[in-house]
Amino acid sequence: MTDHIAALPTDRDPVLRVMPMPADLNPQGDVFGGWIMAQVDIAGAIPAMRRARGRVATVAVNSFQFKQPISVGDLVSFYAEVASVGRTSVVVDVEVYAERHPENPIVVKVTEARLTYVAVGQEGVKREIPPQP
Ligand SMILES: CC(=O)SCCNC(=O)CCNC(=O)[C@H](O)C(C)(C)COP(=O)(O)OP(=O)(O)OC[C@H]1O[C@@H](n2cnc3c(N)ncnc32)[C@H](O)[C@@H]1OP(=O)(O)O
Repeated sequence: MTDHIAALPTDRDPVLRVMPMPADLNPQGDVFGGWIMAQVDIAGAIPAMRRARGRVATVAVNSFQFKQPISVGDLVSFYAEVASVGRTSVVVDVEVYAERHPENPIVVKVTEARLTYVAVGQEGVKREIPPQP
């Protein structure tokens, strides 16, 4: 199965786009997995907060797959969508793509993840997800 695609998705917009810096590399010279996980958590929280209409806390990383490495100089785009909504929780799917080699560009899907966020109030106590407006 190839993860190389011709272009970024055109049916949705990324919630986050960032270029990793040399400080984000592991000793092998690829981007550190923890950096990717942090960005995925931030990206997933964006649609979760919009759906919950307020603060959320990450309660679980349900799945996380590093499919291809990310290198310094790659432009990394995070696409995040609500997969399901519970009483107090929102499940979000995140897909991550890297645009490599601007002189001869290719797009590679590098990571897929599913995370669960819980709507919380000011005291950090869970609250119900409000109905869709
Ligand atoms: C801002 C940040 O993101 S910080 C990142 C780190 N995250 C945190 O610090 C959060 C720490 N955790 C907490 O504060 C608490 O666990 C809370 C507030 C998130 C949840 O409070 P609890 O009373 O334990 O919640 P409870 O067990 O009832 O579960 C709440 C919801 O999460 C879901 N949930 C809980 N654990 C899991 C899990 N492991 N996987 C999937 N869903 C889960 C439940 O099914 C429930 O969903 P529903 O109401 O839609 O049916």
